[in-house]
Amino acid sequence: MVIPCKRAFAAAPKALSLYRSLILLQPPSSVAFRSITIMNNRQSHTTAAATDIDAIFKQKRALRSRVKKELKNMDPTLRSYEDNAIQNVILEAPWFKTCKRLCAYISCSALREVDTSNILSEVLQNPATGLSDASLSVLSTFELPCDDGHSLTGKKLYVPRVEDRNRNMRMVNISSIRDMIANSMNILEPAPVDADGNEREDGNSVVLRQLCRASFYLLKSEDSGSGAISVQLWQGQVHVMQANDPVDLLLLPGLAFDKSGRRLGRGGGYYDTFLMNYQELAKERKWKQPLLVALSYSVQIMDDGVIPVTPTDVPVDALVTPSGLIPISPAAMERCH
Ligand SMILES: Nc1nc2c(c(=O)[nH]1)N(C=O)[C@@H](CNc1ccc(C(=O)N[C@@H](CCC(=O)O)C(=O)O)cc1)CN2
Ligand SMILES: Nc1ncnc2c1ncn2[C@@H]1O[C@H](COP(=O)(O)OP(=O)(O)OP(=O)(O)O)[C@@H](O)[C@H]1O
Repeated sequence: MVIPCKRAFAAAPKALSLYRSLILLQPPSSVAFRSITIMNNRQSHTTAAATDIDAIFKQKRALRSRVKKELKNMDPTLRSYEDNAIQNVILEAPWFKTCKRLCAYISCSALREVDTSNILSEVLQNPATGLSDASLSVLSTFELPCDDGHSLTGKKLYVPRVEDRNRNMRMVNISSIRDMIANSMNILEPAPVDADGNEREDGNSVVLRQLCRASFYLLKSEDSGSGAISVQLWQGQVHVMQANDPVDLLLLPGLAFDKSGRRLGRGGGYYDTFLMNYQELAKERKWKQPLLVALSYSVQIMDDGVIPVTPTDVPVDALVTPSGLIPISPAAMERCH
């Protein structure tokens, strides 16, 4: 087991709030003439911070290229061995067996991502009943788990769908692989209508409005019937996901990871934005936060300090590698022993 690096977890929220305040705290238009010196100081700090951030993004791009090359050169036999080993670790894990709702990516071989097909097949072959948590808790009095630890009620599976090029990604519930079509990036994702021809989207939403600081709006909408939950940032409406109940587990892709929970994605910001929105929603609804588990080939695990981080990067709770699980956060230590 790896000793957790508390620094990545302790530092991230602080850095995030500093970054947010840089974006959100704009001087009011009625600012007095006297305060111009202070404003200039603030502007020079902002410029310095922007330069630092640019340098970090450059480092991220360099690391992405390096890892992509290594993945391209990976021996196919080793890749296949690692794909199976990683998926078997997950399929055998108690935190996977007991989870009721999970988000997982549909692996793309052209992107040389860790394969998730065995996991997806397993979940889709053993679907959830569609009953709510409340009904399940009544039924659970009569329900016995199978010998292998699987719940008889199965799992609900959510997979990502990119909504636009502006970091908006939604997790959509699927019950069949027939529900998928290839998107413009050649990644399979849920079609706008399901296999039975039914629209996935829900219509009328009640809007709960929350004003966060000057000129920044976070709007949440929900439809209690369908469970559609959405978050609107600025002008664009973003559906986070359709769920009345919390997700317990997220299986994450990425290009590079380290044992303190750092994760380097493909540079779209889709996962970090989704995770931030979902975590905020879970906090508001007093839901338990889901376990964030990244799947990593051996060559994708970096030494500490190699992965550059920016304030919006969300750390993962655990890594699954071909040699097993590496729990990182206190939540992972608690759930994954
Ligand atoms: N399987 C899978 N599904 C996913 C993601 C993912 O990483 N993997 N995403 C995670 O966000 C979202 C889609 N985002 C993506 C972002 C970039 C690329 C991509 O092909 N990037 C190229 C570089 C493109 C460029 O630099 O212009 C690459 O990585 O080689 C693919 C998906 C949602 N679905
Ligand atoms: N929560 C967020 N709010 C605003 N901007 C964000 C957020 N998360 C990421 N971004 C922006 O998205 C862009 C890509 O970020 P970054 O390079 O960290 O993505 P990544 O981690 O590689 O991708 P992903 O999260 O999709 O795996 C950056 O411009 C970053 O500032």
